[in-house]
Amino acid sequence: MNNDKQLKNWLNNFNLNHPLVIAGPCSAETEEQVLTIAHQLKDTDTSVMRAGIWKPRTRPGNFEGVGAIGLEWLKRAKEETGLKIATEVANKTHVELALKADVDVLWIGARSTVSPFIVQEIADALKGTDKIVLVKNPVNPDLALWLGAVERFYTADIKNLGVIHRGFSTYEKIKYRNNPEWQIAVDLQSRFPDLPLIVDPSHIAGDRNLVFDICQTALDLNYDGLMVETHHTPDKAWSDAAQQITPAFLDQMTVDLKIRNREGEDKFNTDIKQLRAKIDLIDDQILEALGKRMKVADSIGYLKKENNVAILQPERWNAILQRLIANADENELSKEFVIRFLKAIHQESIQHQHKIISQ
Ligand SMILES: O=C(O)C(=O)C[C@]1(C(=O)O)C=C[C@@H](O)C=C1
Repeated sequence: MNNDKQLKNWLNNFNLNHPLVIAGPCSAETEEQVLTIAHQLKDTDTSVMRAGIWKPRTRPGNFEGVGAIGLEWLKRAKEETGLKIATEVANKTHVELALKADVDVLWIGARSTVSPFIVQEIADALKGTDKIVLVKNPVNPDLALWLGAVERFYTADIKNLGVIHRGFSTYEKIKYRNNPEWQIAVDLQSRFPDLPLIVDPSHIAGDRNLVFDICQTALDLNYDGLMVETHHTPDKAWSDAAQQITPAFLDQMTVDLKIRNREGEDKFNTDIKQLRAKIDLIDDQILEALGKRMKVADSIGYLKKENNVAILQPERWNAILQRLIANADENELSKEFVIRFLKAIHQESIQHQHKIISQ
């Protein structure tokens, strides 16, 4: 699969002067809930209403979706509001039912994208469809696996394709439910600039208070759309209550978000904003990594205290310096810079350990 301007056709056909907005509840719960939300979304920037019908959860025993009856409710929502409708499909049967219900947009969930077997089954069932198919990133941070799934759909002659960035699972405690790892989506965008890229801030965040900032970062990085979980009474939602926002909040959000022009009158300003947004992301990653390194140095500090060992370990320090100086070239960095940078880190590490030892 190669990049091709045509990949954007389906998105251009929406004829929007703002990013595509897909919104709706995490799960369809009742007919009344689906219709209430649909009517509240009708007068926002939303073009497509989403709702999960089949909801395999991390652990069994929770609400697992209403099943096929939910498709009838979505159909009614479409008839009454004119919104297009979207749902997740995770196997051949889901695809058959969704196509029968004339669902406009089908998305592949992160837990399906990880499995080439299931992706192939879904692609075969969708073969040749003119429906829009959006592929969420796999749960693990693996760009090849994500692109591999997109290629399976492309090869099955599905040309209205796009991707959804919903973040990546992590065992570490971070402020997000799923680590965004923006760099992966940026890499995907560099390889396929015309493949529509949509952010799912709700699953990245896991917390409605973080949704706005994630949307803004995505727009700064040139994303084409937002897929936001939206519920008329979010706290009472049957699934993912903490991350859903109301349609009114979404409406205000789309007013407050700064939309960056892809090719504004001032190309320089557009380009520099995007590059600076990338630098901000990388700076965040550097700082986060340095914080992690200091935590490890702290653990060594406690170990040294217990065993009455000196803080400064010249042999180890020299080994670190030599190893990384040898890698300077490969990373297109000057040796001088690498030495200065490492010295500053080492000094901070020693200060941390000094504090610990003298407690
Ligand atoms: O390896 C150690 O003993 C450490 O305490 C870590 C560390 C470092 O930050 O890399 C800090 C101080 C020592 O001089 C050597 C290395």
